[in-house]
Amino acid sequence: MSDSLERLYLAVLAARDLDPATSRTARLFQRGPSKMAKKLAEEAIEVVIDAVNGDTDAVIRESADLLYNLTVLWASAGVRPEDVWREMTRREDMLGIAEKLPKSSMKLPKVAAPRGAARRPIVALEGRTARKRH
Ligand SMILES: N=c1c2ncn([C@@H]3O[C@H](COP(=O)(O)OP(=O)(O)OP(=O)(O)O)[C@@H](O)[C@H]3O)c2ncn1[C@@H]1O[C@H](COP(=O)(O)O)[C@@H](O)[C@H]1O
Repeated sequence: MSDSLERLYLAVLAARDLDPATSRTARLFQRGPSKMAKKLAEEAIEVVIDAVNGDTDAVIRESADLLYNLTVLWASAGVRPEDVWREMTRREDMLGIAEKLPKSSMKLPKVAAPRGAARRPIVALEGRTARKRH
């Protein structure tokens, strides 16, 4: 998937300076980050609505629109796909798929390890600030 996103990101960069009358991407750049953010939010809501309605095909279509609008916003914000992949790898290396602590308490829920499986040590995240520490 990252290859597709990287190709799309390069296409978005290439379209940025095209004629806004014929290029949606150029039009989004002309209208600026707030319009990009609005479109991204709209697409996210469309994905949510289609998922709740169980419309799998629509979720696929709207997810592609969401990822397009996300790459446009990345380009506008000076974020490259590899910046995001690096952060995802950092989190995976640090804690596997980092779990957020339940807000209610720092106690971790008692989860019975699968029979015979060696328990993976669960490292408590203090909360959102833990992610920010570089
Ligand atoms: N990957 C995409 C892509 N995905 C979705 N979209 C457009 O984004 C819109 C998202 O759906 P919306 O319902 O929000 O759009 P809409 O209903 O037309 O309403 P408005 O956005 O006009 O308000 C659709 O109209 C899609 O055509 C895309 N437009 C362009 N690209 C790629 O971006 C590159 C540059 O293309 P241009 O922007 O056409 O130069 C090319 O590689 C394109 O393939």
